[in-house]
Amino acid sequence: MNEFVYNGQASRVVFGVGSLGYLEREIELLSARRALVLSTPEQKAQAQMVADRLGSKAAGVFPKAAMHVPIETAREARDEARRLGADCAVAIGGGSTTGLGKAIAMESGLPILAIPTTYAGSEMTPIYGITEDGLKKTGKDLRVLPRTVIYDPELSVGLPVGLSITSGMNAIAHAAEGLYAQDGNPIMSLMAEEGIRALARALPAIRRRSDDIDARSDALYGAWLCGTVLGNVGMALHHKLCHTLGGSFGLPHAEVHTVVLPQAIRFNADAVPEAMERIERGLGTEGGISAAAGLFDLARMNGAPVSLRDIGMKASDLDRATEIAVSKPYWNPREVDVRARAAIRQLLQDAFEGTRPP
Ligand SMILES: NC(=O)C1=CN([C@@H]2O[C@H](COP(=O)(O)OP(=O)(O)OC[C@H]3O[C@@H](n4cnc5c(N)ncnc54)[C@H](O)[C@@H]3O)[C@@H](O)[C@H]2O)C=CC1
Ligand SMILES: O=C(O)/C=C\C(=O)CC(=O)O
Repeated sequence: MNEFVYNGQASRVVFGVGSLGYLEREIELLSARRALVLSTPEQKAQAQMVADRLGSKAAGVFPKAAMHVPIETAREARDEARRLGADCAVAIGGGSTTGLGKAIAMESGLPILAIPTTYAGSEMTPIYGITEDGLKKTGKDLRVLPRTVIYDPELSVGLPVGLSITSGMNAIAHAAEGLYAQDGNPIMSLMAEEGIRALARALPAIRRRSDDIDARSDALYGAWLCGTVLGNVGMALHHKLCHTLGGSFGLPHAEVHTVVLPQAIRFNADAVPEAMERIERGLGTEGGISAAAGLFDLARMNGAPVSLRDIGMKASDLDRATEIAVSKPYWNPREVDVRARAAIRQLLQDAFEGTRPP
């Protein structure tokens, strides 16, 4: 076994159907007295339900979280937390709401309790993102890692099937890239393979019956594992492409991950055969279908988009996307620099057309 460094990150996870019932206890364990409850406008009712449950321990509800954390929203939420005398924030929702919690924690040091209702995995990472003047800035800071995470599968039952599948693919992407990260380690590889296995089992079951609580539990368990991998090791080409396509061309986050993942995995496959074996074992396609094709099939067979064209990309933007992706690349096992321009352009063309990898 190669040498490695493993940094455990301190967060407390409470998992299980009905675990929202432990919310008050968990707030007390944070030594907090008044929580500001955060959500998107679409999940305001869920946030209000959480606030009602907390009674006098709720400072208020701030239902204005938005994708990619606009700086104006972050400032307004910070002011509101201060005005209401909140000493912790409860973020109920997906990566956008957790991201807003992180923006508050960055400045104020307020502890965040996250209640994830998608599979994006942000609750397990110290990665933050804030958008100012149309530019998204991301970074890592341990202050933003939620102190407590409550995973209650009942709260994710309302996540529409389409978003459940693409969000699950977003989680799988964290695990897949964690398997070949420069700073990867055997513990994260175990989690990554198991995370892919749980989601590959859960997504078809959710497609069949969106209120299948066992499948919703499996999916959240997978999201937890995959998010932990993202939080502990570096991202590579796939995430760079998604951040380019999402940040500079406005494509929707989970969908873009779903479309790009099979193509990015195909690009890297020859450089990292062990990672491919683990992905195939997780998907249950070992010995038959390649990791890249298995990921493509998982998305397509569950009704998710597989082409950039179908999620709003313009063919005329592919050249510019290639330039951005190769100009400041993340570390990747197969080198990505200006000499790889033609191969990256072809990758994006395949993603644009939705070509099934061999
Ligand atoms: N910092 C990190 O480690 C990570 C950050 N992200 C960030 O998170 C954002 C994307 O997060 P997502 O979770 O994909 O989407 P999201 O948080 O934007 O949610 C998408 C929509 O689904 C709704 N929704 C969520 N859960 C629901 C439920 N159970 N029932 C009904 N509706 C529900 C939301 O209210 C929203 O309208 C991006 O900005 C991305 O950059 C994503 C992954 C990791
Ligand atoms: O692309 C992802 O799913 C992972 C990380 C981010 O989205 C980073 C962020 O913008 O918060």
